[in-house]
Amino acid sequence: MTNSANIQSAYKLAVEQYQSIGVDVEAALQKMQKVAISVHCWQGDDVAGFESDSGELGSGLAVTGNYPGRATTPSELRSDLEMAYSLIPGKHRLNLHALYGEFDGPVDRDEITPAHFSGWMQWAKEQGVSLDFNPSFFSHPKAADGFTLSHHDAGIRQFWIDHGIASRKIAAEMGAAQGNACVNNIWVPDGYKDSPASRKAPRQRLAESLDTMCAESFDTNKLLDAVECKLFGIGSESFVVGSHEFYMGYAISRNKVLCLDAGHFHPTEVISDKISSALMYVPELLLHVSRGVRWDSDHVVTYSDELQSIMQEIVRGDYLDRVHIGLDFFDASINRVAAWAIGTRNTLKAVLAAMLEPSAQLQQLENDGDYTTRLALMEEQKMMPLGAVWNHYCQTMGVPVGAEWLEETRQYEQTTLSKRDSALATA
Ligand SMILES: C[C@H](O)[C@H](O)[C@@H](O)C(=O)CO
Ligand SMILES: [Mn+2]
Repeated sequence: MTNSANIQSAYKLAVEQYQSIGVDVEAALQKMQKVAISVHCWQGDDVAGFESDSGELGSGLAVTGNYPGRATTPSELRSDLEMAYSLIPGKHRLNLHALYGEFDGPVDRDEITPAHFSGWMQWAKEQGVSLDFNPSFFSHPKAADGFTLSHHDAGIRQFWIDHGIASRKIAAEMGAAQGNACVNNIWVPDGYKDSPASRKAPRQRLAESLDTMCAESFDTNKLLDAVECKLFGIGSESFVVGSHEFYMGYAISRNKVLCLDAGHFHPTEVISDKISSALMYVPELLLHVSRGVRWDSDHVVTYSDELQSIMQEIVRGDYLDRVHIGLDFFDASINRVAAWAIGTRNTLKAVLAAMLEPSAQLQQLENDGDYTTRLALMEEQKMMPLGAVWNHYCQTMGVPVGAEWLEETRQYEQTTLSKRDSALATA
């Protein structure tokens, strides 16, 4: 158990140290409380969802690992989410996929309605959590050949357009109920394993389908459409219809939110450098903070240089009200509640670190051409006592300090998660 007096005395010293470089820690902690991370539901059950006839995960998505205790019902997933939120400082959001509706019996993707998500909306209201949404254009027989909205068959395209229309209606209802915009993120797996004969035709079909799907306009205080680009996927190694150029152009020309996923570019390409460029032209960004290892492997977010750079770009550019910070990783090889806690806590640490930087001073040095001092102070910044401020923030927000969250997760594993597999085994 971390000694509370030690936390406070370390915090006091840290405040003085940050003050000495002109940083107001209390002001940063006030701003932190407004940062709501959109936590993705699909880490909790390996992107399975609750459809009665749910298919195998496919369409370029893959989860590895079989850690026991996976949630298999809405109440189990909600229980795990409540546990995870109790370990994370601040009030956050939940990012739901259409797969996670509460369906009594088979309901096809083009038949889903807000009623299938009323349980989630009620739960979210009770938890003080706002919802974001995603149509699910994968893991379905009509996505089996790797195409959906850009499929050459008009009937299949129409099915997925209808799914997208239904999803926008659900997202708009969520936004209306919660009093803030529900971000409805559109990602389709469409692409070819090998070299295509035409890149043009599927891209024309995708643009046309998206326009048809998004024809109904909604108040942007209720619904924000986002479009997510990707470089390649499993089975679409040679060509993805919804590339970065495609969706950058689509978002600019249709005034949509652009979604940048940290795992969706070349291994040496980073999204931190794209944020200020994209926000010159698109209204807002959605980020899928993730970690690709070798490829878009959706590893749990760690406290990496790129994670820090992403949050520095958002804070330095004063973009917090134009960037929706979502997470996208799914690791089934570790405790799934721990995965949420690690990834979300790390993301918040990086936001806090960016808020504790003397950005104005660094930018002045840059304007003065004093790159020596700029570099020197950026390096010294790395040794500032961020941990003491983070521990204080966790303590004041009523969540476990340091690694104490892990002990609570282990207890939850003992009392709850471990019972699931034995129950399943005897079922
Ligand atoms: C489940 C998500 O929609 C999915 O991960 C998507 O966001 C993506 O990144 C696909 O590679
Ligand atoms: Mn993503």
